[in-house]
Amino acid sequence: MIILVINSGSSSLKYQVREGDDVLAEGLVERIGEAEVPDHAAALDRVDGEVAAALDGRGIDAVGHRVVHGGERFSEPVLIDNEITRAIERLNPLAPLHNPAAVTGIRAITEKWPNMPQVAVFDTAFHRTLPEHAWRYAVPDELYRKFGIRRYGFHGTSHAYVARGAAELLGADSFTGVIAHLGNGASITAVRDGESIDTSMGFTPLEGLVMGTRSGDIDPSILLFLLREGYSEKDLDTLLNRNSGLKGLAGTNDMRSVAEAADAGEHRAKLAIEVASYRLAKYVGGYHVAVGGAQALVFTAGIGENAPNFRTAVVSKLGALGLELDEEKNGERSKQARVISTPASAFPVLVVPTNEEAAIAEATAAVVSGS
Ligand SMILES: Nc1ncnc2c1ncn2[C@@H]1O[C@H](COP(=O)(O)OP(=O)(O)O)[C@@H](O)[C@H]1O
Ligand SMILES: CC(=O)OP(=O)(O)O
Ligand SMILES: [Mg+2]
Repeated sequence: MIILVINSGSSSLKYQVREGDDVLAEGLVERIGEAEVPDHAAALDRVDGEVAAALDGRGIDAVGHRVVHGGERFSEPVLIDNEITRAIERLNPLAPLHNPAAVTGIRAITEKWPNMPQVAVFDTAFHRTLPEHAWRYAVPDELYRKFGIRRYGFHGTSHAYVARGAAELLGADSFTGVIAHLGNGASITAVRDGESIDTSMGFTPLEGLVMGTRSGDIDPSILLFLLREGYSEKDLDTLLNRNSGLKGLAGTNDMRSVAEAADAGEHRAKLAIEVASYRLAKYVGGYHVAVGGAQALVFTAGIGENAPNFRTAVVSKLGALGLELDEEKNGERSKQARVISTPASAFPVLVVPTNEEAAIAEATAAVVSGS
């Protein structure tokens, strides 16, 4: 079965055409919204051309979409129809950087290929196992009943895929431990016996760790204070979702540039790494407790897989847990799942590359073939 996987971001569209484990084509359309690529429909026209060239006459059998927010309704991948698309659209306000783009992608495919089976794979689905004490905020119950205000959690497709990879690497039946997905967005998940039991992103993908452009945890009173100072709702959204995190502290959201600037001795870049790694280390300690003792700490995604200095900054703050990196293994460039701690480490530290596209393609094929 040939599957087109679409990962629609706020200003980019990543795609892969897969047949099982084979990647037949892949690409990235960036800067959607600017003159050359005015919208997601234009981006898909580009993808269509590239895909047709790669497939050489063969057709796509199904399309799998990454959908970031599935609310409380979606606990597994679903075949998309108009009603499902509208349900996803109703969740747009809860993932303003992500869901609207997915909806546009779904509609653009429907227009282009009306009979194409399309499947939505939700970031939130893996976290549907969170116990109520983990997903509740300490606010009046009415807010949950009226608005669905609760912790949902994101990056679930990645956390689930990496949990399986970690169990495999450890030779365990299922994984119990802590997974740090550190990309542009970043989140950490406590996994017990293969199930998510806590996670750092909440009602929206803004809570938790320091991210590329997002603040993660802050005192909510800061918002009230800024509102009183004359900031609009839109100003606050832009401030916290687009201009904070590494970008707010160091001036750029790209960890490669932050790391270079830190190496060159720039204070604000060093500070950004300290703030981000300190926050992450505290979460690791908390989630080690949540899972009742981790089997392993796992790093994944762009930063987790490729930034050894950031991993060192995190693990060096976890001496109290008895963690110790093998700096030679940590520094190796590899695309393989591997152990990067010393034998003396209280539990292993792993790097397990994520692959959201492979997981989405697999889920899409399963839904379409009805298995
Ligand atoms: N070699 C590297 N060293 C340090 N950081 C890296 C490296 N490669 C990628 N990154 C960082 O990974 C992040 C992007 O991660 P990625 O998982 O691709 O994000 P997303 O899928 O959310 O766009 C960026 O901050 C980027 O700088
Ligand atoms: C949910 C989320 O933050 O996704 P991304 O990391 O792709 O922005
Ligand atoms: Mg990502």
